[in-house]
Amino acid sequence: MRAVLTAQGLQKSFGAVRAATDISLTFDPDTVVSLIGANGAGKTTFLNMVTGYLRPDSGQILFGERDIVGLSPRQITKLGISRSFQIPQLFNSLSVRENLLLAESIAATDNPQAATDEALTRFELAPYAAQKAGLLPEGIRKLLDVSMALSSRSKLLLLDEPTSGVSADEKFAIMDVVMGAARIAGVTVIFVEHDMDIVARFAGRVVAFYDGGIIADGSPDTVLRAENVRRYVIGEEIPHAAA
Ligand SMILES: Nc1ncnc2c1ncn2[C@@H]1O[C@H](COP(=O)(O)OP(=O)(O)OP(=O)(O)O)[C@@H](O)[C@H]1O
Repeated sequence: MRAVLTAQGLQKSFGAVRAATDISLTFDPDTVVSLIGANGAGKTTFLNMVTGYLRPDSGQILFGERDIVGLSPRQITKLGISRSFQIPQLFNSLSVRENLLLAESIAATDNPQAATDEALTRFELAPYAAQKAGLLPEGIRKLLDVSMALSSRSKLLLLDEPTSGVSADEKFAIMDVVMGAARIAGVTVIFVEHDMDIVARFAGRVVAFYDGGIIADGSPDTVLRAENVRRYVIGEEIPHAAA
């Protein structure tokens, strides 16, 4: 199976801060991978390097077989990597339908009207179609943001904290819709998440970051139980073993 994305030996420093220290990761097609880690661990830096917002100091990023280091965010989106941000990037004065139409038009979809109708249905946004994006509840704004990211018919979808700012009782419903749509679209999903219940429920694989490096990588069951993850990511008080 050919990897969708391969990062090899990525390094990135900001002055004395080492935000990525030799990150090597491979992502297979049709997988859902969660990136976890405390604040400042390097998760967003990784997403920023993959999407062209940051250039690694060294290392290689292959999308399929193409090296994408040095390409602009726009070029990378065109190749098939799309992204949603922690704070949804919406046109607040436009309606939900108009936001989607714009995204479909920018993505040069053959029939933007039909694609918009399909997205409204798939993301359960039809009841909000005429509402201005700026007036929507946060959970619906997140759904609209992801639906716009998917308009570019991407192969890889990166989500930065898709449930942040969403109320606890809405989180699972939002993720159900997002993951259902991602499955139908056949995209690989990498999502950054701080809520471990969401990680355990939706990720097939979990990568734990700490201090710019990776401290665990595997099934949610294994990673979320690992002692260093419980200590450094989840923040549990674990007594050190006696020497
Ligand atoms: N543009 C920047 N300039 C300077 N330092 C930066 C920059 N971007 C990130 N950093 C630093 O790099 C380190 C990693 O940050 P990063 O945002 O990748 O962490 P994170 O795991 O995404 O954290 P969070 O969960 O808070 O979003 C932090 O120490 C951060 O302060």
